[in-house]
Amino acid sequence: MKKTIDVQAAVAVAASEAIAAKTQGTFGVGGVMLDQFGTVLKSLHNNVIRHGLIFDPTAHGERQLIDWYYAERAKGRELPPPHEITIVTSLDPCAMCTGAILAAGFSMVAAAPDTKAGINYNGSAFFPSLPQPLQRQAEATFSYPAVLGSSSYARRGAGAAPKPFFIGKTIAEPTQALCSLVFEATSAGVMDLFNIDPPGSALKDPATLPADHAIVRALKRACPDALTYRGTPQRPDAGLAPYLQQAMARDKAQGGKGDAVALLDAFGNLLLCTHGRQNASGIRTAFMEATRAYAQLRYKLMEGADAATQTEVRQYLGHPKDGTFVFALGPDESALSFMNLGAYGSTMEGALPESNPAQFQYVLPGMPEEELHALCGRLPPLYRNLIRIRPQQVADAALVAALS
Ligand SMILES: Nc1ccnc(=O)[nH]1
Repeated sequence: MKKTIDVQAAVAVAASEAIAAKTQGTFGVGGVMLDQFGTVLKSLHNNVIRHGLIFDPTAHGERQLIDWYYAERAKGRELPPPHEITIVTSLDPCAMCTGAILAAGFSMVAAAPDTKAGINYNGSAFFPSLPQPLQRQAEATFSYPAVLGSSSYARRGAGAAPKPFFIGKTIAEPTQALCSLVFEATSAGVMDLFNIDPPGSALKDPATLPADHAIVRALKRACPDALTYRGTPQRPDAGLAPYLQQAMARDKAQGGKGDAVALLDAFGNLLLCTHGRQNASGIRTAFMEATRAYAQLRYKLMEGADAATQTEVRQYLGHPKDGTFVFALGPDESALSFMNLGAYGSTMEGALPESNPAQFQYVLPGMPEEELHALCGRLPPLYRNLIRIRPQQVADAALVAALS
């Protein structure tokens, strides 16, 4: 086999992407995708923040590389199968990206650790956060190369051996330090941007706006059904069933299992309802579509707008923290479901409001509640201790019956 690249060289490319990400004001993380010969197919960086606004909470480097891979294949480009492809990332993947990488079946090489959100947060390369079969898969495909040196950045190699095409299999200490420092320089500041929206008590009801208001028109463009259902806040009822059923049918028509998610605001208004798009990309679940659609709706209304307009948008379209995500199908033990839990965490990036403990609800359970809560209790510290992800079943029996 023709060997063409050192781990060090690939990490250096990821590190320079990470610097570009910091320059943009988003999480300082970058990544590259390599084929089975070590050829760089694509390099890119985190895009969660643009122009100081949340652009896409799912736009982590690794997740974008995977969607890029599926998009290229959909365009007809011949790319090797996922098991021959390696993602090299400047920072240990979060829960979302871990689920996405495992669902797609890529190999992964990580440089700097992330002790809060990284799947290898404890450094063991043992992955206790993952459901059992996924632990085995990660142990066989996730590599943490040795960093040679004597500073705090030095480490022994852990996890799987990097693919044989890599010539040198270690990371230089300054490059590893760069990956860590660039991320650490951005992390707190970016997380703060997820917590500057008005509190639930200061939000305004978009259903009171005239139909030709820019916010209402944007909502309707994102989802024609927006504002046509309103339930009791935090208590979705059977009135939501037809919307979820329609999205489930669309998901099934694409070969899915009926993956559908609705987002309700703090007043109980339906804002949008999405289905999976796995024919476009294997990782485009309904939740990924929902959280992206809502973030981009807010972004488009605020980007380049004056301060008064931005304030108005934030009042009528609050952070999803103060709303309710309603999943037709609850979390299960699959990699895509793990990705969704992580993406939920990446949407929140901070504690949920105490006034809204049931922000994450599902209609039909995907696993017994106790097992689900145990799974959430094993997630890396950010998800377990700060966000405290705790999905619960909707209270309304008629909604459950309607989807059963
Ligand atoms: N591992 C990562 C954490 C945060 N953002 C990213 O793009 N990647």
